[in-house]
Amino acid sequence: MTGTSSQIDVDGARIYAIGMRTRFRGITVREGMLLEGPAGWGEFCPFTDYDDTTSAAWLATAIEQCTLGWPAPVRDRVPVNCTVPALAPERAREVAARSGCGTAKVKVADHPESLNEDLARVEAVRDALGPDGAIRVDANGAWDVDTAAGHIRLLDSAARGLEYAEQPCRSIEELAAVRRRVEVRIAADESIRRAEDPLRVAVAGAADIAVLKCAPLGGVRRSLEVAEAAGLPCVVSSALETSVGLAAQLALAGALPELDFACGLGTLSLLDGDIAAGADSLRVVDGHLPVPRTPPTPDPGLLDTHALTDPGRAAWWRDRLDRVLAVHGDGR
Ligand SMILES: O=C(O)CCC(=O)c1ccccc1C(=O)O
Ligand SMILES: [Mg+2]
Repeated sequence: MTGTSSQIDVDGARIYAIGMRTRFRGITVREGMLLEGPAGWGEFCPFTDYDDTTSAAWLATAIEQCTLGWPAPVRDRVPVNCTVPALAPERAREVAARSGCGTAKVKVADHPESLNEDLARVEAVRDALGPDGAIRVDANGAWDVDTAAGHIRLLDSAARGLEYAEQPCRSIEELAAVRRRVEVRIAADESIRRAEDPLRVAVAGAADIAVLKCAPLGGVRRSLEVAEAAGLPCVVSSALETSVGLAAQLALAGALPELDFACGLGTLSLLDGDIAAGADSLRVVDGHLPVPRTPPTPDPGLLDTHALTDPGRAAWWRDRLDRVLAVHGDGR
């Protein structure tokens, strides 16, 4: 059951462009579309370099949200990590200290010579969180096996204990090899993008933890199936959505039968604005985010404030939506 695209208001879709406070994943402006259906609004925001087939899963997530809504949650709030981009130590310390979160995810391996900066960054974050905080690092697949084994050990000492290392290398085989060589737990993120992937990860012994993002997996229901297939503790992590799309990720985090780790969903603070207002805006309070029961409604004023105005970019997004709807194809 995925809902059908014939129920969404394609002509009424709104396009936004919101600046990033710090460059993240090479992105300085986040763009996406908001779609309305009978159950509310959904967000379609695949990164601009993604092809139409990859983007179809993101569309399925938006369609699920605005036509069906989500399965009932088993918890009403979710602990989240603060996300520390590849910043200088002083700024990293500030981000962690101000977040109110007991867990921080620190981006590392931003460039090939980053080791000393990475070590200084995790030290600064430990300083901010104190001894009871949890620190995880994310290398986004940047290292080979030897580099990963060496750097993870050094980062583990500098952090005075890492909770886990996320996607140290690109392939599942490399993750498995690193996992055999270090004591630190390994989390798979980019290795889990399609429904077939989690089983491969588990079978290969490649990870201790599965990072799930409902947008690339095709929705909350689909992600819950993936979690079951993985048979690993799961962490839900954002794709830098506004509160409309974050709500789906929180619905997933809220519905997972077990949740042993903080989720990477405190990312609204990386954006220079939101599309939802008031209680609908998913800002972190006391290190937690609420699990919404229904999709947030965009604020009309904020839709105008953040409207993507460049006619060429707007046409590109409308065209993209048409193409991806055709790929998604459910009898529309
Ligand atoms: O998990 C988090 O703390 C924030 C989300 C995040 O890091 C992320 C956001 C967009 C694209 C990729 C990633 C990633 O986990 O690598
Ligand atoms: Mg990651």
